[in-house]
Amino acid sequence: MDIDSDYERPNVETIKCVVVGDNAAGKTRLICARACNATLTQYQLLATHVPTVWAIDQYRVCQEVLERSRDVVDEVSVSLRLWDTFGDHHKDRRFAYGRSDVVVLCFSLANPNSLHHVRTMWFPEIKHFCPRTPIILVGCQLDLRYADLDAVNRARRPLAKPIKPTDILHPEKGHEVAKELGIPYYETSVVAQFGIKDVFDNAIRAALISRRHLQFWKSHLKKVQRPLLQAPFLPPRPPRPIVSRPDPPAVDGVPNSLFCQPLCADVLFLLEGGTTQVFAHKVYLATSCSKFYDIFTLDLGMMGEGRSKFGDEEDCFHEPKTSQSDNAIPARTQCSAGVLRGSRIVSGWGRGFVSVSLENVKDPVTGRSRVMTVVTMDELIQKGPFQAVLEYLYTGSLDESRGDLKQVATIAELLEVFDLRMMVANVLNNESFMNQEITKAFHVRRANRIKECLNKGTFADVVFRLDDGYLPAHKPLLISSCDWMAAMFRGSFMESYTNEVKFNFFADLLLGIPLLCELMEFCCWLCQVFRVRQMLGEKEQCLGLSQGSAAGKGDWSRPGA
Ligand SMILES: Nc1nc2c(ncn2[C@@H]2O[C@H](COP(=O)(O)OP(=O)(O)OP(=O)(O)O)[C@@H](O)[C@H]2O)c(=O)[nH]1
Repeated sequence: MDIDSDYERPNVETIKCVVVGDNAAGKTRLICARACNATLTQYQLLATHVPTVWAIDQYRVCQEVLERSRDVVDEVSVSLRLWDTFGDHHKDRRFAYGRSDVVVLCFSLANPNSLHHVRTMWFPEIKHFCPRTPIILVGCQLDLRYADLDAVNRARRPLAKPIKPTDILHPEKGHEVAKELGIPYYETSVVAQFGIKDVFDNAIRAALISRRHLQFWKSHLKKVQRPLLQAPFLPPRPPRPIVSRPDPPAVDGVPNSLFCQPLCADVLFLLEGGTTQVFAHKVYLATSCSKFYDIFTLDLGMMGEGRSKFGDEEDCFHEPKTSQSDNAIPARTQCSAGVLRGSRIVSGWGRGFVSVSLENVKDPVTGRSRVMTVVTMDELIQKGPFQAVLEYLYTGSLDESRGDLKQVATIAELLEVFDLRMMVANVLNNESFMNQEITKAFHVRRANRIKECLNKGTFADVVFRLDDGYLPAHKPLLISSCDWMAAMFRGSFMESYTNEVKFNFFADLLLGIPLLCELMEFCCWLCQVFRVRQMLGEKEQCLGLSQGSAAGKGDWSRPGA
């Protein structure tokens, strides 16, 4: 078939579309993608740029090209003739512009200069040679916006100027220029095969509308629409991020490991006159020691209100810095920033405690400053035995080889942790075999109290935002019972320092609050069971407990089951 035959077919609108733009903007590749359905990979494309002009003669010599030039847009049969041009600014393109129906003005989305030239050079040139021809602005090489530019630069020809991230143009830039010039704007990628049809279909529309104005008698043009908006590009899925997940905590090491590495700690103990700091987790301490429970549930936000049930005469509030009274908190050297809320003197609670306050404290793991409960202990309490007591409150076990067991017993007595005092007595009386029972009872009691905390949200330090509401939870418990939670809260993820976590994927899985509650309770329960099993080394006995045979001491069935 001859190129001229389309010109003779009735009701076939032949459209001359001239493609202009800077060198290497992507004109030829765009034309080839439309005219020859040429598809190349990014690396083939990058490696092969030679300044070219696609020859209009192709319509004459190549049947496929001629076939592909035919199209139907808005019920109008068209034959699209694409004219490639040189990008050199100084070259004469008047021949190409002559009798054009539409001009496609290209720039590269990876070259801000090429967009600048649209305004300063190409638009004026088009207006000069064909003032009434509609123009379509096209940002080419869209895939580079989402590409790994280092890899792209390595694949480009050795002398090609590397593309910098700052070279990449955002869609707004193209839209701004198009708006200013009053022309439609599209983006294309030959690699992603995106936008090619949009550009040429809408170029055809623009040409047909302009023709309809001049040839108003052509009734078959009446359904032609104005150029349409382009659907947004769906960027390719980025490569999977390399996430290094910290080693999962071993079940037998938790919460010991939490105790040693105070991740997500929310309470700071100041010992030995404020010179020694020990970080800990309220939920562990409060669920195994009622003194701590009472201290941590004190309302420190209610300045000057309420009185403690212990030792009224000593129970008072004072503001930071202003307190010069006898009840003043001992000077602190290591604790950062000041007291946030009222500090409360709690020495009436027993010899162990001095005061409790809410303060901004530097997190020992993340180094970020955040609000923690700060408990100042009597300066006679030594770090070593105090830590042994805390370790018992976390794990229910005692290092029986310690040399300072008597001090441990004294602190246990001050804190009213009578089980621990009994454990020490057993060790000293060479009856440590009895301690297994104590540990067992400890876990039973603690499991129930943890369940209660979960239900009430007491000491919660994170909130899960789900589709059907909010669910308070405890990072230390989650970290110690679920590798996945541990990775989220102990790693470098944002969640490790925020107080709210949005669970999109749970929502996707249609998991709402009830199911997440179940999941968390189950995690915590599992953790307790494993610990007892591991400690006693008596698998069968543990299974027996889970069927309620623990002499009615505690609820070993799965919470909420
Ligand atoms: N990644 C990517 N590269 C493209 C795309 N289109 C063109 N290129 C590359 O950009 C360079 C220029 O493409 P051409 O189509 O030859 O550019 P041109 O505007 O015709 O250039 P001149 O012929 O010099 O005027 C080549 O290396 C192409 O491989 C695209 O969509 N994506």
